[in-house]
Amino acid sequence: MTAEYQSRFRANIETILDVPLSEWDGQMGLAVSGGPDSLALMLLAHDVLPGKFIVATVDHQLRTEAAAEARYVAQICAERGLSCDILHPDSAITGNIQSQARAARYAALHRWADRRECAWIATAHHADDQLETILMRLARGSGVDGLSAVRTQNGRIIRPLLNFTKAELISICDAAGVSAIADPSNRNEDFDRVRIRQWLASMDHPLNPLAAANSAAALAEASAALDWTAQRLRETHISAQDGQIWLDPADLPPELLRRLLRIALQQLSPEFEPRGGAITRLLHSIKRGETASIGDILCKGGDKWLLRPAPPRGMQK
Ligand SMILES: Nc1ncnc2c1ncn2[C@@H]1O[C@H](COP(=O)(O)OP(=O)(O)OP(=O)(O)O)[C@@H](O)[C@H]1O
Repeated sequence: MTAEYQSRFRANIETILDVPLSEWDGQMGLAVSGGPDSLALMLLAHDVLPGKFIVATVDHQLRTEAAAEARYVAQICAERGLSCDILHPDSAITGNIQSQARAARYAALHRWADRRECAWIATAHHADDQLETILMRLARGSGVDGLSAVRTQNGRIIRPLLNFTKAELISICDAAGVSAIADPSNRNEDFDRVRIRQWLASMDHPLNPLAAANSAAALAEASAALDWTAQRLRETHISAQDGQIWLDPADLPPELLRRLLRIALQQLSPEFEPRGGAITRLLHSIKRGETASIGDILCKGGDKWLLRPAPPRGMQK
């Protein structure tokens, strides 16, 4: 392990926690799958955060080898005197396996962090993940938020390896003599990410993942700045009366209007998480002065836009 890796990791953690590590007396939970990325995360933490972290690995119970893989992670930890808990989803995973497994994994990790009093859960997303994510999102027409890719922090989840490349993380495992588990889904070409990864690997002049990670970080800052501005515009452009909301669209740049519309929708329906495409369609309709519905909300265009709960079906005029 090089001193540069250790100091980069330390700086990342201190930036995220916003406190020098010497003054931090919390406990961090590490999510370790047994792949090279998260084993490197564990090795970095072993050097930089001694006594300040614990490890969990999730056995999704989807493959027969998964139980042995979880035990392997626990064994690598035990060899270094580290505690590792093996977690399971609280119910069987069905349907869209990848997204259900992800949801079950994060739920299990959050329950574990509560139980074991971890303020933070660190995952091993890295710069190559950022490059792949940006390319996938470009191909889907994402805007500023989507192109920000994976965020350094999302609630309790933190990602302190976004400025490390996959090659660097593999070199950390190699230097420690730790072999990683190969995830078979990484070869499944049904997944966009796998096809993009293969295409990137086939390039004669590879793209620089660290440059992509910098772009993602810049876009994440731009996205936060737009949210900040939209929250301030809320006071002057959104008003509520009798369970209805009025939004004044006058002179607002389209990106701020889009964010204010989302804020207004969530003011009426706090759990509502409309997708970007649905908001775009709604904006087109209301800008033309039409009435359109989204979720359980009816929106009417005009000089000021009116948003209110949609009447029950059968009663709509
Ligand atoms: N089975 C697991 N047990 C513990 N941690 C895991 C497990 N699988 C993934 N992780 C954590 O999540 C990180 C990202 O893993 P991966 O890229 O496979 O996730 P994903 O399915 O793309 O979902 P997401 O990016 O939303 O987390 C890993 O580096 C690791 O920290």
